[in-house]
Amino acid sequence: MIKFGTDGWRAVISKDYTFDNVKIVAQAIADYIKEIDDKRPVLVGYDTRFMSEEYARLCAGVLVANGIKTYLTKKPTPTPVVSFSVKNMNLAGAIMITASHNPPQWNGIKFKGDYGGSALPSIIAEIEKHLYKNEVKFVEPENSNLFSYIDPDKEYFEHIEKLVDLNLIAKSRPFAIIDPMHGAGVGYVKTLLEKYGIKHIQIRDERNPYFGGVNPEPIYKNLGKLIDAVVQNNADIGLATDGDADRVGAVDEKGEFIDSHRIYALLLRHLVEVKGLKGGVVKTFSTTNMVPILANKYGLKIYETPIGFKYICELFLKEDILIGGEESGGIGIKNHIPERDGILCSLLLLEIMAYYQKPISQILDELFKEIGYHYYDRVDLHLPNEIKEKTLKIISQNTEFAGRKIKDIQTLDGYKYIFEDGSWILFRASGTEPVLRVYTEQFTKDEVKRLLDEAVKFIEKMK
Ligand SMILES: O=P(O)(O)OC[C@H]1O[C@H](O)[C@H](O)[C@@H](O)[C@@H]1O
Repeated sequence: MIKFGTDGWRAVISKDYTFDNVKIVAQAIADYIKEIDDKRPVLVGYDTRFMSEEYARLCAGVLVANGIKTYLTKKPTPTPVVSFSVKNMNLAGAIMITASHNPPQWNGIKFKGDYGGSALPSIIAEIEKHLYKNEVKFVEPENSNLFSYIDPDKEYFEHIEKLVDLNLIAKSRPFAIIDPMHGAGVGYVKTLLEKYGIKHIQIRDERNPYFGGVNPEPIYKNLGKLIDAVVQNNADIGLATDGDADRVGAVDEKGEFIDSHRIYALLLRHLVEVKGLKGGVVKTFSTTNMVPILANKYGLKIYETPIGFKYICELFLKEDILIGGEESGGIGIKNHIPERDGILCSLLLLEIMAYYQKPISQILDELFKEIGYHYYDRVDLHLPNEIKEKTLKIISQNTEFAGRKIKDIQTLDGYKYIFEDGSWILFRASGTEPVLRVYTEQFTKDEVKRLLDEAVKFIEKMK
């Protein structure tokens, strides 16, 4: 049974992610587009996963068989480039073949709306309604005059050059290690650094459907190679993007991981204090308290949403939003698309270093001195569904946890305990992977570790 999750449909290759099911989803998307009577073309893009180009071709074949003019990217292309192209080329939408950061055996389909961002919950509901309704139509795309290949990179790069001061970065002469984690981001940050003569080394840039044995998610446990490369080469920063390059992760000049919360806080401060921009600030339920602290300081309106960039995207479309981001490393910025962009965020981190002319660890330390030290980590626990449900039920009734009094339990998405000092721990079932996530933000590293250890012990007892 095909079911859309936090972001589109994801499934294990061969098990449920089969040619037939990919075509069924593509047919539902084609039916949705025909129903809203959108005569504009659709773009299909894909990442570097196993056979992604073939699944993309199948989707293109279904779209043209349904009379929809279709473009297919010539090579693996990041999600933000696909989303940007939808808006830039005034298309009806895009299909992106990707399972983003999931393990190698997964693939997926994301749908992007004509505004250039994640399909809103209402669009997903419409597409889901069309699943299995009509018989799948298919023609070999190359045989249809509605079909053509495109390379949308040039226009994307031109746009990014307007958003980032690459000349300022070049003048500050940084040395960056770029890590696309074998994903669709290969060559993107690199192209711009090369153009401006900025010193860099790109690692993990060959196609490897196994992603070298780690998931292409730019979090600490998967960035060992980047950390080593930064330290061995005495680089100033390491910049990683996930499997489809909409997320960002970073490593400082000492080889310390900089998580998404810290990146978000740095970007928010930079956009307001240095670039002089204003607008609403959006964070998901699992994102750092540093964001509201900064937003309050600048007098900016703060919005909190459930997990999923689609909720942030919705706000970008309705309100004047400066920045929206999430724990998973997806951050979107004003004057671009209502979409996360790991390439843009990587370049903005270089711009921040160039502006302050200081090591990134020092810039971060100064920020912490201003708004308080914040530490964060997450564990993902593989649990059978019954245990997951049982755990969440018991979690919802606790009044104390790990010897600390719970001041409030918030339930926007999962169960979040707010402790008396404002720090928190969140228990939530993932919508993209069969795991229970436990996230916490505390004022010391030790307390983060202690709480996560306690959470694991607590959940172990449910088994
Ligand atoms: O925690 P999950 O439900 O697995 O979601 C984690 C992430 O999955 C996808 O990448 C979504 O696009 C993100 O918006 C979300 O943050």
